[in-house]
Amino acid sequence: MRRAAYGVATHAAEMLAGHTGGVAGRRMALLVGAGNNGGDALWAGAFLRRRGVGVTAVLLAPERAHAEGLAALRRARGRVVTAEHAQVLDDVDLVIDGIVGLSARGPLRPDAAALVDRVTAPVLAVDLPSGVDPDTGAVDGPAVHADVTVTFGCRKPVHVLAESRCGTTVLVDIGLRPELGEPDIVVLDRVDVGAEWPVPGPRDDKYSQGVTGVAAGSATYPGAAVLTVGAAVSATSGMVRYAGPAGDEVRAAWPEIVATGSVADAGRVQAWVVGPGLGTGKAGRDTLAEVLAGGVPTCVDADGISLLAKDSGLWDAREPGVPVVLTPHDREFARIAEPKGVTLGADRVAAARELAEVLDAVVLLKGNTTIVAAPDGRLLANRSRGSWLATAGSGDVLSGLIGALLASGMDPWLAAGRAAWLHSLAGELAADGAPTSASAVVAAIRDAVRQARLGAVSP
Ligand SMILES: NC(=O)C1=CN([C@@H]2O[C@H](COP(=O)(O)OP(=O)(O)OC[C@H]3O[C@@H](n4cnc5c(N)ncnc54)[C@H](OP(=O)(O)O)[C@@H]3O)[C@@H](O)[C@H]2O)[C@@H](O)CC1
Ligand SMILES: [K+]
Repeated sequence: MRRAAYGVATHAAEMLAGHTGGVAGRRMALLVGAGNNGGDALWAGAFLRRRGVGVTAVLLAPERAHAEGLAALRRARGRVVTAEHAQVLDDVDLVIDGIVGLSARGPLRPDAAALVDRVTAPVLAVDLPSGVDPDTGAVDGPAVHADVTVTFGCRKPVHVLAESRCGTTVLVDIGLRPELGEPDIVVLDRVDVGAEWPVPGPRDDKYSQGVTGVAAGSATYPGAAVLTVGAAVSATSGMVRYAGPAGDEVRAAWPEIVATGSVADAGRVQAWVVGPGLGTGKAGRDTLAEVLAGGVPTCVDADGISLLAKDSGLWDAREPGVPVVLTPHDREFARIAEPKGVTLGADRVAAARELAEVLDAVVLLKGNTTIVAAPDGRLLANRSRGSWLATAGSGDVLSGLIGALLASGMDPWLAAGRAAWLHSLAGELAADGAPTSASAVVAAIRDAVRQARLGAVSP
């Protein structure tokens, strides 16, 4: 614990120096709960006293505060008060949140919430911002908003799923590694994506790498088809077929594709993307039914999701065991989940996992942190790199990427996760610090693949 607390103290001193220009003589408050998280804060306070910081501990449960930590702070001549003396928070340069850590459940209780409400100084959270669920990042009531979160050994789900609550997460090594076990939620990194991105080998041709079919777009929305196809064309070297009414527009933008008017005429594909700009009328419904009956892995996006929500009989067209990836944003999620009794509340991870299980489909729930849940319970989270991708047509690009990876034969859960990761990098490259567009994101896909594959060995 002292090692953990020393890490907290070091980063607290950095924060003080960063925004007040010094450490000695500055004032700081510790919010101390009943567990070891409070112990970390008390020990950190003791270390900071030795650097000349004025430290006041505010105890939420005075009789249960961590005894050794409290003794250490008292020895270092720190002040100790109860929660009735919340006014000390008005005049400090930094607050350390040691209310609760990994054993916390639910939002802050009223006494803790009242203290937190009074805080105006920058906040360093020990292990996690109190009130945020450690496993899911859910915030279901009062919770701390941290500027910096100092955690130990490894990042936990909360640090990925509630990034905006944690602020900058800093990792302190306290030599715990083997005890930490396997994470519940996978976070992909560059190598996970780059090393597995499908690239052609010496014996490959345009068919052997997987043909992606795109059934998207309509007379009203030809652009969705152009973007989805463009992403699939740019993602891998496999061939792309287009089926739908926007053939002229798609061919004009992407001469390498083969376009037909209908799914029935499209020829063989190894995966379908269906839905972007499809419309929710009869023509769209028929297209979706035909695709689902095709017996190949399918990514259903946008209008495809709305159609499935409206008419759950459409699922009957699907061959059992054939993978489906759904890519809803919140409103689409609600549309398709509510009839199944699944609600999207504060716990997005649980909702995605439940829907994936109920529908026997991979569910990619879009958001600042995108969650990908597999029907067998596997979970993956992908943090966004800024919000540049919140632009029209961005989802069409993502579904094209997923389609191309599905066609290559990749596990559908990983295909969705890797596509989301690459989409996010392409968005960042396209934006380069200024607003961007979905077309520019398509144009950045190759650069994103290149960056992801840096150092990867070609087959
Ligand atoms: N493990 C290790 O090796 C290491 C662990 N370390 C540290 O220990 C931390 C884990 O400590 P922990 O297990 O003692 O529990 P912790 O999270 O401090 O709080 C539990 C207390 O909070 C209370 N409480 C619960 N919910 C609440 C709510 N919503 N609102 C308000 N209060 C609530 C609950 O009280 P009760 O229900 O009993 O009233 C209970 O007593 C970990 O995060 C890290 O900081 C480091 O030192 C490194 C080594
Ligand atoms: K905390």
